[in-house]
Amino acid sequence: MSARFGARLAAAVAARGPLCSGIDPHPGLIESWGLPLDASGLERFALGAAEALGAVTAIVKPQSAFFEAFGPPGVAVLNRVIDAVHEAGALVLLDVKRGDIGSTMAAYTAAYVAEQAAFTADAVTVSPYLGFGALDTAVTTAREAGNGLFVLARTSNPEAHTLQSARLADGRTVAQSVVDAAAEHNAGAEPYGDVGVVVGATVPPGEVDLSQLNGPVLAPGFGAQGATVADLRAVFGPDLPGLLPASSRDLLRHGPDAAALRRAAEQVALRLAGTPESGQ
Ligand SMILES: O=c1ccn([C@@H]2O[C@H](COP(=O)(O)O)[C@@H](O)[C@H]2O)c(=O)[nH]1
Repeated sequence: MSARFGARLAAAVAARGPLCSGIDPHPGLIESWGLPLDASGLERFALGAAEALGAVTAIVKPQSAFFEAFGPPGVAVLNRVIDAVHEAGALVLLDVKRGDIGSTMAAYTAAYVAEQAAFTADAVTVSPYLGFGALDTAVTTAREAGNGLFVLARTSNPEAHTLQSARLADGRTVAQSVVDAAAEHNAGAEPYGDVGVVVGATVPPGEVDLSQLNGPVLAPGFGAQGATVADLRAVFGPDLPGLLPASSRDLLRHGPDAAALRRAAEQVALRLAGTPESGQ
């Protein structure tokens, strides 16, 4: 078994800062990099992003949907991207948002987070909306293999509010119940556990209490979806351990030049660190 995901993530963030850089090969971005809209263009785009962003950020998040859109050749590219990010020195969070009944989750577990998983990411996103308990096999197996999970709690999209902010009989929101279930799996882990949650940087401040999570928090919505560094502070406080602000399009638009991509990520990292000259 490798070292626990939570420990590996904490070490990577200590070395490179908390930014999670996304690889979302939108067709418009591939074309804006002057590349053809086929599997070869996808590969040059995604490997270019993997090598540049993987060299400067702690964790890189490829969005599986944009690779799947190219069919089996696209999925083959995704596998090469995962390897390229690792070679560049970063962890990989594969954004696949899997979630199903327990017996089917066992197959997703074998595919994504087990010891000999077909995909060699360090962590994946999963959906708890078939019941958090349906994820139990994935949680246990990921931990045993040194991998992690990020469970959707309160997502960044405006449509999420009705479902995820609905109140349960005990008064908690649905999203809060997801965070609390994740927290149970992280109890006692140091520096934090292996079960992260996804909470958008766009959500209203105060809606989700993360103080007992003891796990990483992926915060998409930062950048292209409108959330700023000030929003991150308002939603998550100034020093939430394990916070990973995530940005994809807002970084990728700086390509294809590798130095420009790296510089864009480094400038975001400075803004996140609150460096005065960064003009946040
Ligand atoms: O709540 C969520 C969960 C996941 N995402 C994903 O993150 C990126 C965001 O991309 P940007 O270009 O930075 O907007 C994308 O892959 C989403 O599928 C999210 O946005 N919100």
